[in-house]
Amino acid sequence: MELKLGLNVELGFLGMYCRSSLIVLSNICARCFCRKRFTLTRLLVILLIISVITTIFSISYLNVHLRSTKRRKIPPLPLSPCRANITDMKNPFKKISHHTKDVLRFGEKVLVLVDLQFSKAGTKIIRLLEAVRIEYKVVSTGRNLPTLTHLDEGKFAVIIFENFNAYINMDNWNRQLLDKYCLEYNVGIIGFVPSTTDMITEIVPGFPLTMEYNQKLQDYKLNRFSDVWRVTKASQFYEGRLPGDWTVFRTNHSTYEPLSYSKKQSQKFSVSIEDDDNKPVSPVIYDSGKIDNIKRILFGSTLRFWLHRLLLLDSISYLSHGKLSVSLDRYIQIDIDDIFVGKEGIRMLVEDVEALAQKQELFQQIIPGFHFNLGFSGRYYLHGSYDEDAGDKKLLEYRDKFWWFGHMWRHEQAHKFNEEALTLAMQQNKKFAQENFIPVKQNYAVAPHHSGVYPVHEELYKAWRNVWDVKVTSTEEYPKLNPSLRRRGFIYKGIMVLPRQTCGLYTHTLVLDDYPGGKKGLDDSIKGGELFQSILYNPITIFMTHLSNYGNDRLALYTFEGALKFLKCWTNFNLKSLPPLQLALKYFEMFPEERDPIWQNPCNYKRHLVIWSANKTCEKLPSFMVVGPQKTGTTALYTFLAMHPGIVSNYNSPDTFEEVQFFNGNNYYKGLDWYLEFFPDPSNSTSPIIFEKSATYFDNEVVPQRAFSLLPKARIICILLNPAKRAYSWYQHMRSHDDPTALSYSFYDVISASDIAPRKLRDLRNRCLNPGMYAQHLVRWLDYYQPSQIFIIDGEQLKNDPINVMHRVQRFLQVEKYYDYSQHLRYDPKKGFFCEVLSNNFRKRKRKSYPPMTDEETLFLKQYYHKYNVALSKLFERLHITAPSWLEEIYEMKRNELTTV
Ligand SMILES: Nc1ncnc2c1ncn2[C@@H]1O[C@H](COP(=O)(O)OS(=O)(=O)O)[C@@H](OP(=O)(O)O)[C@H]1O
Repeated sequence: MELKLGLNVELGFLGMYCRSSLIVLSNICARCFCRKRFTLTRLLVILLIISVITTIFSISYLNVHLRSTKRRKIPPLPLSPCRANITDMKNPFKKISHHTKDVLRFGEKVLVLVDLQFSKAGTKIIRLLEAVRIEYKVVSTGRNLPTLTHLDEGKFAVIIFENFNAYINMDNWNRQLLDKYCLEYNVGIIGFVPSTTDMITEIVPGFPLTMEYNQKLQDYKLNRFSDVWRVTKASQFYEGRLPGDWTVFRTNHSTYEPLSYSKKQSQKFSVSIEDDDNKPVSPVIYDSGKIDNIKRILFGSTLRFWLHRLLLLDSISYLSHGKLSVSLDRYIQIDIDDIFVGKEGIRMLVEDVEALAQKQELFQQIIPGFHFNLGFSGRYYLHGSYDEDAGDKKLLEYRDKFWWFGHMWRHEQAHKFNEEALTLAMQQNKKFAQENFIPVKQNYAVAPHHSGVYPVHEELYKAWRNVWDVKVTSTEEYPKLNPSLRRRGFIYKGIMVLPRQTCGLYTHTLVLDDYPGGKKGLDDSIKGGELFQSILYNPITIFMTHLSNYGNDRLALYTFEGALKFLKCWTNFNLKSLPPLQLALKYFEMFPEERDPIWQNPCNYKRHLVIWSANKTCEKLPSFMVVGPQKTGTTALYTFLAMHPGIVSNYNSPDTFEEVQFFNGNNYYKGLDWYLEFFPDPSNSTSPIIFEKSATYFDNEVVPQRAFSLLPKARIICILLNPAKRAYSWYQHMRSHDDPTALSYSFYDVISASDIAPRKLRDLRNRCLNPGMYAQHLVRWLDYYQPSQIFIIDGEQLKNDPINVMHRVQRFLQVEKYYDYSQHLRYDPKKGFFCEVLSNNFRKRKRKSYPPMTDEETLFLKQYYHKYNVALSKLFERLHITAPSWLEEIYEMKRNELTTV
């Protein structure tokens, strides 16, 4: 909704310029006439000045005038993109499902094999998979294949080769492994054959297939008899040159079926599959597996040709037996933001409003139930020229034809105001709506200038709920503006935030010539380009437009009419519409995994920083965290760190004491502002090193990802104590906190509880034992953080030699001023711990006394944790980390094994 007021700025500037020129001119004239000798030369100078000023004025005026009258009398006529005879379908009633019983045998991932990790062609494939939310694993072809199975299930539903030659040239071992996997699980292969070779033709080794490289093609038609098509409507015909160089396939073997036909640019005939004499070439071919029982689809070019994106989606669906099929439903919402916000000269006239209503009727034939969704700020109603005000009135006359939603009273950025000011502004806008009988019933709102939704401005959410009972909004900013295809939704405090897309039109795109690349640029976006892909990849798309796109050249009407017709021509999508609230419910029903927000650091992204409240600061965010696990001495470490004059800890929580526990559990839904409250303002503190400690973070599945999103540069400290000791200490902790289950069962009962034991007992067992599976939790942290960001403390050493530990911690944290802990920590024989000398703030906890573990319990846990400890020792070896002393026994065993061998 960024308002580009170029025209008005120009007019203002011109006015100022003329005024000051006239003042200068009148001064000169006054001086000349006052003088006694009024010479011819002076007269000439004056005339010259006048003519220069007049010329500048005329040029500028004409420029401005031309700009405002560039509008066409008849706005551009809609595209007519369909070339096919719709009756030309093989079977219009064909069921478009690829489902077979084989779907049950493999998972939902795609394995993508690339030549180089960030190759252009591979990146395009990966972006497409991400856009349609298909999980994938990328592996370089030079390496060994990843594990393909897990227990009895195949891991991958489809295998994609960025370069099919890598498959052909694979070493025997890997090739046999892959083919065996494909055979066993009935999984297909997709291969792209780039024209990057000097060769002209090549017979594919082991296949009755010839490839012709470096072909220039034109015109493209699909084999409408193929079963591969699902989203693609195969009756279409693409006319024109195809981009780039192509590989085409020749074969006489019946295992192959061409999926598309084209012709070389040198060939004269029109593309027709019936035409045997003038055989067209095949740029995409399907191998039905008659030779080796493996199905393959080969593409003779990259995804540069837009239609291949559609074909790739269908190929993935077909070869995965329908496991990875995108939905055929496409919901579309078109918002017109700021319906009254626009300077004189660019607003809507009566005929524009009529055209809007007429097109809405046309769109309703394509998308049943469709309504334009109009956003208003009442302050700007009737703020145009006489004719434009008539347009505003017409909008209100047609009020019941459209859906309406509120912005604010003025076109202001929400993050600059507090709840009270926002509430007042919304109430004023609501009053305007009531006085003008605007039917606002959609529980939907949009924040002007993209501000306040993400990064979250609490006050906006509160005011929305209070004034309008808003339940749905949309934004382009989550998680980031770009890449647009990765925009996602989330729910915050009961408000569902949906991703929003731009259609390429902004407030300043008034006429066709303003569009980057002019008419061709816009048509390309509609016909397979960015706009088309937005709808292709997103089952639910909310588009942002502005009033200026409906006045002037009515570019939005041109754009959407073209896009909808193009979709109808080329796809089998069912275009649908729902009111915003139902649409949002549908969205989170489709993508429940998006419900939880992911908070990022607004300071790491310029766009977010400028729409974050000025009184908030990310300087407060911690630069390191002690993440646990529980019962390993985290409180002691927290206390020792807080003693350091250069380190500042989080404030205490009334519920969880020295722990914030933000990234796990429900506190995360309280938002970033809530978290920031736990840290001192850096301006009031002498040290910039802030940290927090929450022992519950270490083994929680969602924490590493959440922590990394907000604190990607943070350092992470973990304390690892012998997991058996830790489990026992935790059990005793639960007993001392009167946990009824812990009080009812012995430690042995808990740790040896079977899977058919009572639910409460099983839960307690899991909570007791799971944190001690250190390797698997650490690996999750390492998925996000670099090994150099993670510091492991040996829990035994922390207990016995904290001075040395604190020395190493300081080095790891690179604290500026070294603090000599030997002067401040003393061993307290009564407590059995090192404590702060003259400590006031170390919680006066006595060492809890409880009996030692029984031999039975010790043996059980030794065996239980053995494989996890082996995994941990391997992980440490791989990361070159010195293992904690209690892991020595594993190394000892290994050494013994080696000596025995
Ligand atoms: N100074 C010092 N140095 C090293 N270790 C110490 C120290 N003080 C306490 N402890 C041990 O810490 C155990 C409590 O661990 P946590 O503080 O991580 O517990 S909690 O998760 O925060 O509840 C606690 O375990 P239990 O004695 O089994 O309760 C202590 O053994």
